Amino acid sequence: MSPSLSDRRILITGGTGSFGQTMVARLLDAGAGEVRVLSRDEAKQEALRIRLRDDRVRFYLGDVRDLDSVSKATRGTDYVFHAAALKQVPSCEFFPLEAVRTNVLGSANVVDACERNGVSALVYLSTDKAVYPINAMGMTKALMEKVAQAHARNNPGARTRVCSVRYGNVMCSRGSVIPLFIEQIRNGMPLTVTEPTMTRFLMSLADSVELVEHAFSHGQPGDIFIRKAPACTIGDLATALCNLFEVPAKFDVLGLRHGEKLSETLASQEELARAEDFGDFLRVPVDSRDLNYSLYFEEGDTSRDRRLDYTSDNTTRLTVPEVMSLLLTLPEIRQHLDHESLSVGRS
Ligand SMILES: O=c1ccn([C@@H]2O[C@H](COP(=O)(O)OP(=O)(O)O[C@H]3O[C@H](CO)[C@@H](O)[C@H](O)[C@H]3O)[C@@H](O)[C@H]2O)c(=O)[nH]1
Repeated sequence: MSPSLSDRRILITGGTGSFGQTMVARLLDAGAGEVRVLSRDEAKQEALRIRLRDDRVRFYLGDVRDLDSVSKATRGTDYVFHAAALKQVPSCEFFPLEAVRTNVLGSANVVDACERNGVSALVYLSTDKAVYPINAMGMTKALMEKVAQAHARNNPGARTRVCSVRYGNVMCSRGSVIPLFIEQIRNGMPLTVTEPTMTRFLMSLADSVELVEHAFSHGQPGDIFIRKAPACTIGDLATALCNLFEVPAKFDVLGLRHGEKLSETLASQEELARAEDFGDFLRVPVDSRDLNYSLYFEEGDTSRDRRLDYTSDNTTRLTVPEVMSLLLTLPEIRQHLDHESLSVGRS
């Protein structure tokens, strides 16, 4: 990962989450001088402290909603990765203002604290749900991306270079559907499938970290980096897991949850028209025209592009055997399967 990390101080907000923990380990391996974790839950911090046992890791209790706590954690750092967020679609539907406080105002606090403290690079973690958002989680993440872009556009001499990354569902992340389905399989229950034809992008935790590293190394102020990914239907995902665990595929079809879409969009056609293609990644630069309306009138955007949005319906669609192969590449799935075969061996 460049720029160089040796002897650098890096802060990860939400550092005890699935992404955060992976990133902490990567940064330590890459020779970071100090890795700070800012999060709200002292028990999760203690568990991570015990697991890592590395005195380069420092823990800050606090909340991104509180500028003072972000400011203290940010002081003296070189780089910040902002992963703290309210991420569950259904709960944000019931408490949208909580999502505004954490995902929008909290993210604004993070960029303010970085700018005040002279942090040189900041990466915001966003989601496909921020494109054409229909739920509070996606809407607040879309606004978070706008906060990053506005910071870049309004502050040409900014001390902090801020960019965002956007990706789809991370397989096996905490609280997501794959661990839930595995739990149901273990308990001999039918899988609670919301809608079998619904599609989602599939990404590994390692892919998400790689995208963040790419943004960190190559991002210009206000850029959004998007990870391309294959997708599958939730029915095929559930079938693939049942096949791997060698149980019959039995589903309880529940119907869509609050705020859910049948498919997700990673990049809109307007963004694709401006995007630069890096193979596995897309870079969408900020629209840097200024707020001078007379100029807009004379210099509006006349480019036309009729390409389609990039969605979980029109990306590469994985079949059940392909989903099984992909799942088998994940350490979490292999651990579960090893554990399963050990228990069968014992019984
Ligand atoms: O009991 C369940 C729960 C979920 N699903 C479906 O499984 C898919 C994935 O659900 P889940 O793992 O809960 O993820 P999402 O609601 O898609 O949201 C996740 O993926 C986003 C990226 O799209 C992240 O931004 C969010 O933080 C993360 O929670 C969806 O189609 C759900 O309808 C089921 O079929 N049965």
